[in-house]
Amino acid sequence: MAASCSMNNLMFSPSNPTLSWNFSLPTTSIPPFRKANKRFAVFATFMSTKPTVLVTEKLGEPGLELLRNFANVDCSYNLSPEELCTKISLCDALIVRSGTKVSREVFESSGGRLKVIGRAGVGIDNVDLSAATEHGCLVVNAPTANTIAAAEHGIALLTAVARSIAQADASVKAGQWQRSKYVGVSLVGKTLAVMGFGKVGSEVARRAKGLGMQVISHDPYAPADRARAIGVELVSFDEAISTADFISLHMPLTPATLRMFNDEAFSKMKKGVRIVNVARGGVIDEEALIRALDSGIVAQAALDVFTEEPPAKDSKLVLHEQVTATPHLGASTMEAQEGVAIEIAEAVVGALKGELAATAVNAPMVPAEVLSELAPFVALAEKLGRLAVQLVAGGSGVKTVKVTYASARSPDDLDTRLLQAMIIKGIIEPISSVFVNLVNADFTAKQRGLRITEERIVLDGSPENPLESIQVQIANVESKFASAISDFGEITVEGRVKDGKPHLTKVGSFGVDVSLEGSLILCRQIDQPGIIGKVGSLLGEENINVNFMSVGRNAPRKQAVMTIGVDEEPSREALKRIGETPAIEEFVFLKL
Ligand SMILES: NC(=O)c1ccc[n+]([C@@H]2O[C@H](COP(=O)([O-])OP(=O)(O)OC[C@H]3O[C@@H](n4cnc5c(N)ncnc54)[C@H](O)[C@@H]3O)[C@@H](O)[C@H]2O)c1
Ligand SMILES: O=C(O)[C@H](O)COP(=O)(O)O
Repeated sequence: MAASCSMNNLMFSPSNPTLSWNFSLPTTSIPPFRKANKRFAVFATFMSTKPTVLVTEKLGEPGLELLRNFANVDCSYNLSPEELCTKISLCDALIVRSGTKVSREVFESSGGRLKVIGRAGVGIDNVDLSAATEHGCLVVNAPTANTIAAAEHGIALLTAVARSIAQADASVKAGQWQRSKYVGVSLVGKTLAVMGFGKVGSEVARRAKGLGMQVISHDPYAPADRARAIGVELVSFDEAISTADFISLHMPLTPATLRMFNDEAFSKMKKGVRIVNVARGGVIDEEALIRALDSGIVAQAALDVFTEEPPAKDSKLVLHEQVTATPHLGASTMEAQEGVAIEIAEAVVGALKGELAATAVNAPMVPAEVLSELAPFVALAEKLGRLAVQLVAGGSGVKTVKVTYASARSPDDLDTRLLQAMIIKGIIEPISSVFVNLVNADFTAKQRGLRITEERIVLDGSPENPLESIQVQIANVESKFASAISDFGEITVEGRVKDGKPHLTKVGSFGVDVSLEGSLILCRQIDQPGIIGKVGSLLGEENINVNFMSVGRNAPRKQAVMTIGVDEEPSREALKRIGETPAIEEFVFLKL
């Protein structure tokens, strides 16, 4: 329950409702003097002494200057993990880039003093977020200042692979003059598939259009009008990879994108395609890429990022003749590093002063009383958001979300900001590299063109419970599970809290009842005897534990929706067998 952990760590100060950060440390790690005063306001510590900020990787001078005006700054680069753990107990904040592993040991070694981690860039895969949260440490990043630099590096690599720049350079330096070996290909008129149409992807697309390329993009969650505005067509994954002469990767690394460029994907590509990756190494199955390069499917690849950084010295991929490699340089321009340094220094100083950080990645804030009452609904809200977005069919941009709260409380007596933030988190996180919390939810939703409207249904009865139900609807999209579309045309999921646990109680217009734990399989079937048993035994044969099962139907022997909670992720084969079960008309597997 990462969400509830993080919420416990940073809260509103009831005595200071102007949204200052109050660091409340988890009981397990609170030194004795703090246990007496659990609501420990961070700025109080610094009334008389300057905080210390440790910077472990090169940070632009303007950022360092900002930091020095407020804190003692210790720039110690290339620390070993042991040295970092030793130093950290003397520091209130730590600023890193992607090269410093901020592991659980770092937080444990800090003795509770470390309050803020600043990531001078976007990706925080090098920071152990759960450990940060458990230790009451706020993590902030700088998500926008290096977008252009990454896009420009993508374009640099695109032109490099078109003209074999790296290979030709190496050959000249080796004393050769091989003009006929390095005849390149032109970019003008060629098709570029931009995979992931977010901040970096859209800037790459804009620039490639300027080079005369035809640009298509695959991004299941990007609004088509934003793409259309710069002359880019959004297409399916298969269409993008099978029609492109060049493919440039710009999606985040998520469970869904992990190794999505694998043998199967490479086999669908045009022979001689050229691939650029300035996103994250993990989106490519690197062994499969070597096979595709060896077979000539991929003529060349330019890689700025790798599954392991730095890659092994004898890495077959890096040493491959048709691979151009750069050492994670996407964000490394003078301008981007200056921007990132200022952005992160401001965020860290602000957080140390107790101000709200718009780029906080692990810290929702709510009064403790409200939090404890809303906790199970918070989990429900996030899970409903996650379910709803996973029901969206690829190609439909998610733009309009309606949330309906049914409660016996008057609207003034129910603060839904946290719930709405958790719904936004549930919707955005599975499809993006952005981390959403109460602080940055509105900002993130607006940035992505996501419009959230809220409605209240005021029920009769006792207002003892804050809420009866939450309904999340996504409008103007198609669903990969048609039964999730309600009679009014929106993807609809509704849930309640039962015995303190979140339950899904409605999908489309079908009433269901399933505890939201593990993962879910939704099936639409013709209601008839034996189907539940068939699917149940099929899952049993695959050694998949069913934790809950419910069937919702509008009338006997007509269509019904079966909801199955499973502890393990079914294999492709198991899912295929479910789909082939007679009377099952459609099904979908959803991760919670
Ligand atoms: N090499 C570098 O130095 C460098 C610099 C900056 C960013 N990055 C990386 O670049 C990537 C993009 O960064 P950004 O700032 O543009 O992020 P972003 O969140 O703005 O954009 C990511 C986009 O990917 C889309 N997406 C999600 N799942 C997808 C899928 N399965 N298929 C296709 N698209 C999908 C999202 O809808 C979103 O539009 C991230 O991985 C980031 O870490 C690398
Ligand atoms: O996530 C990022 O911002 C980029 O990958 C850049 O990483 P860097 O700050 O280590 O250059």
